[in-house]
Amino acid sequence: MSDSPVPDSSSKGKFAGEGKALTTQDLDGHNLPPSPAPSTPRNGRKYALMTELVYTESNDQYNASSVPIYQSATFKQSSATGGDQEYDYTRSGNPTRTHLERHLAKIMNANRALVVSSGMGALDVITRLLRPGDEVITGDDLYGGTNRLLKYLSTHGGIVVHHIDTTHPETVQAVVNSKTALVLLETPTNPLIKICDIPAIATIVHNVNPTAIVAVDNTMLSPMLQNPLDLGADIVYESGTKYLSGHHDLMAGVIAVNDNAIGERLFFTINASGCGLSPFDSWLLLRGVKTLGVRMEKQQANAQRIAEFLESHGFKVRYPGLKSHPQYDLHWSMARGAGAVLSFETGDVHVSERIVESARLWAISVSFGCVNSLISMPCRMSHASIDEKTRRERNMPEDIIRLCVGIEDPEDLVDDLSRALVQAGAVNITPDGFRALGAGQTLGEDEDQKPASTSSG
Ligand SMILES: Cc1ncc(COP(=O)(O)O)c(C=O)c1O
Ligand SMILES: N[C@@H](CCSC[C@H](N)C(=O)O)C(=O)O
Repeated sequence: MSDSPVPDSSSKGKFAGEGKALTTQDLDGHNLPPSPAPSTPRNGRKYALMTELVYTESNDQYNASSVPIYQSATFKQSSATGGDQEYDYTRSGNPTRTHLERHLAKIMNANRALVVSSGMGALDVITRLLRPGDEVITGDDLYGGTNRLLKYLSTHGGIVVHHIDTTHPETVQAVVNSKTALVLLETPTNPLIKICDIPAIATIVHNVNPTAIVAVDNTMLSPMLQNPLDLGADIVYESGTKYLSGHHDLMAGVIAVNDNAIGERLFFTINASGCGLSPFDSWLLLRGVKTLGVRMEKQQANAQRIAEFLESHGFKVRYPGLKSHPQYDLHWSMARGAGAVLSFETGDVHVSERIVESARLWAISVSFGCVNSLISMPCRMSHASIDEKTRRERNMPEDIIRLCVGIEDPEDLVDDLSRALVQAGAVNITPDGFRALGAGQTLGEDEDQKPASTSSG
């Protein structure tokens, strides 16, 4: 079994179980998406990832099966100098949080993981590595909150931010220089589901500037499906609010690194600023992570079903589980699954609004990665903080609908979506069923194939 991220044909038909073959169909009999490249257990792992998710070693005095919540702000010390005890104050460290961090480091193939109060908190901690005059290179399709924080840093923090089309490594090559301190990638991007070549970009960046940090936001896939540190990234971070926790009952952010010096600098900021995850939320996240594998398996199979359903009815669907995705091969060279977020267009913003508002089972909500399915219009919701002019410059379709697929029965999801499409007037009814209005356009035919222009700010 190779350690290479590139899947070989023998890995097809397996889920992200590091070499453990699973069936090619889910429990509902639907075909699972193409499969993961197994990798050798490492970084302290004894077992396959599915097993490691649930397997935690605890040194609890009562051998509690569930790691206890140490709901204490401070800890009694044995002497005035504190002695050699591990904990003095929860902002600096807490046993429940430490347990979660060690568990996540194992799962993320990292030497160290740190947990903070939200995904944006994680990015904030990472950007505190920057100094005025530093340059950041990032994508032109990014989560709205990420764009907002970077805009703030460029306006008030003396940081130069280049938004470029990071789906083309040569555009990174053209911009990277000795002032580049951070290259920030999402792959797949939220919400246009574009793919960035992490190994190619990391090589380009480190060749030009070995001190530049390549950070990957892995929120859209989770460590179950992609390990950016194994692909050349220096930092991986995620919103734990999404797949890792899986139930929309907490906010959290995770940062993982292999370089201990970077880890220490990140920990300094977390302790100094006080954004470490609370003991209770650490416990909740630990609980959520245990079911990440089974949730992801089901969510992914459902997402594939929905993506195929929409595409077969003529909609332009963005999902890396579909062969029509223009970067399908690149995605599968890095990832072990397609995730459960997809987007599609209708060609008419009012039709899209009507679809979203006609759905019943699909809740109108931001966020994703949860057990229940969500529907949203990114330009009006998750990405509304990006102004309309910038959205236009970055080719973000106003009518785009994002679907975040949960673990429900897939036929209920299809039925509800079909009803919403018909009710919204998004389809032509034909003797054979229905077809999207304005059908016929495929992803490969549009602007996604061309590098977009560079913009700063
Ligand atoms: C891709 C991505 N990264 C980061 C975040 C920020 O995470 P949080 O909401 O936990 O702050 C989000 C969503 O909020 C996201 O979609
Ligand atoms: N009002 C919030 C919107 C959060 S969007 C959450 C998530 N990342 C998503 O993509 O749905 C804000 O302005 O940050």
